[in-house]
Amino acid sequence: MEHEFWHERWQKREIGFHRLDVHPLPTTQIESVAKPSATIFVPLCGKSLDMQWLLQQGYEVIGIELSEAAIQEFFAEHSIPYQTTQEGPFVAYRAEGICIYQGDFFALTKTHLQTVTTWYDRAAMVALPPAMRVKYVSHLQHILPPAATGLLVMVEYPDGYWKGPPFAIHTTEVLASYEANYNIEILPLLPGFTLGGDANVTERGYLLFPKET
Ligand SMILES: C[S@@+](CC[C@H](N)C(=O)[O-])C[C@H]1O[C@@H](n2cnc3c(N)ncnc32)[C@H](O)[C@@H]1O
Repeated sequence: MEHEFWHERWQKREIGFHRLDVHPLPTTQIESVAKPSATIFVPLCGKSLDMQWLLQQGYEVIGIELSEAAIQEFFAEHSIPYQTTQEGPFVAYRAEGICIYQGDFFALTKTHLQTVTTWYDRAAMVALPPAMRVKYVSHLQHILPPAATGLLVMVEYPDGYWKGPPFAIHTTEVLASYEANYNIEILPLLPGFTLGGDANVTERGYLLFPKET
């Protein structure tokens, strides 16, 4: 999706993807992939409550998000004082334990993520149409430190059921995207919050461990 699409979602408050609670997968699975006080990268982070929860657990968080509104709402809603600095193509919003870069994910470099040990993708890969997510997966693997582990949440629904986003991403695509570099543990299906808790829409988590470190 183009940048304007997402800016419009935030401007029109069409942000049904934003959960009002913490996702159950990080609460049950983060310790499977992240050591205490690890630095967790949250791509396409929105204003996810999961970031606040990760901070509360003692993790460091690095996020990337196009929408300035989303980032400002995140800090305001959690009453977190922050400072901003212009850093190349990004505005970096920094507070204790967290840095959210406002700008385009595809402009991030290895330097931005050099302290990252784990990434958490919820509603990031599934937000992108097929051609763009091939680029997303490729850029992500290029900029992440090779030893980083991953926790992914994917959305599943029957072919043709919904036009997306969110796009359905089944296990075959997760394997095709990541299995060259990662051993992948496939978690059981969860009832989907996505699309208003529609029973035809489910979610599945994946744990990714690098094959070579
Ligand atoms: C479906 S939302 C998910 C947000 C968050 N992960 C969550 O769970 O609530 C996708 C987010 O990605 C952001 N986004 C889309 N394309 C982006 C890009 N190229 N770079 C940075 N952020 C992007 C959008 O503004 C939007 O907030």
